[in-house]
Amino acid sequence: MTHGPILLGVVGDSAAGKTTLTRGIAQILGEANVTVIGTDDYHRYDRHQRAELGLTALHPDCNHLDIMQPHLALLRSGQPILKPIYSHKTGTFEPPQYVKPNQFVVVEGLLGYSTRAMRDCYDIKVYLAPPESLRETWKIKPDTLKRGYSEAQV
Ligand SMILES: Nc1ncnc2c1ncn2[C@@H]1O[C@H](COP(=O)(O)OP(=O)(O)O)[C@@H](O)[C@H]1O
Ligand SMILES: O=C(COP(=O)(O)O)[C@H](O)[C@H](O)COP(=O)(O)O
Repeated sequence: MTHGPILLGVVGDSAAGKTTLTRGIAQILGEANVTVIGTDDYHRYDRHQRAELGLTALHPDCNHLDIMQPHLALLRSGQPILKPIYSHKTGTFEPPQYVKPNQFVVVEGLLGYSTRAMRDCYDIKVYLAPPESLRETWKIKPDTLKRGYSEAQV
């Protein structure tokens, strides 16, 4: 019997450890067998616009959930998507990328379980919720080293 791609969800707040866990999963399964989809790419507004609107990226309105949902369904059925790209380095969007699902697809991000239709796409769902004090500590390093924030801004 043939089976389409296996979809794994890794969802949780910023700095909950999603990227770290996803990298480990990809190493174990073999990088060539895994397609990683970061749902930060589905942000609706860039960093500057979010600041102007007074919204954080965790707000559902700040994300194209309506686009994310059919994309998950396409990947689940083995079909390619034209995925948006959000750059954490610049806080802006880049040209979209053609992405084909490998044997395993890991979907990691903030709001990957927002609707029933999205949740139904996954074979395995993980939700990461480390203690808040630990998450705050974990948030400082990537935001100051890779995203251009000062420690005070984080
Ligand atoms: N399981 C873990 N053990 C130790 N440190 C961790 C762990 N998970 C994450 N971290 C630390 O927290 C930081 C943020 O983790 P990351 O995986 O980038 O979170 P997310 O992708 O959810 O934003 C990492 O750079 C790392 O320093
Ligand atoms: O909440 C998150 C997700 O972080 P993570 O990827 O750690 O879960 C970020 O604040 C937004 O994606 C905006 O990114 P930026 O702050 O770079 O504009």
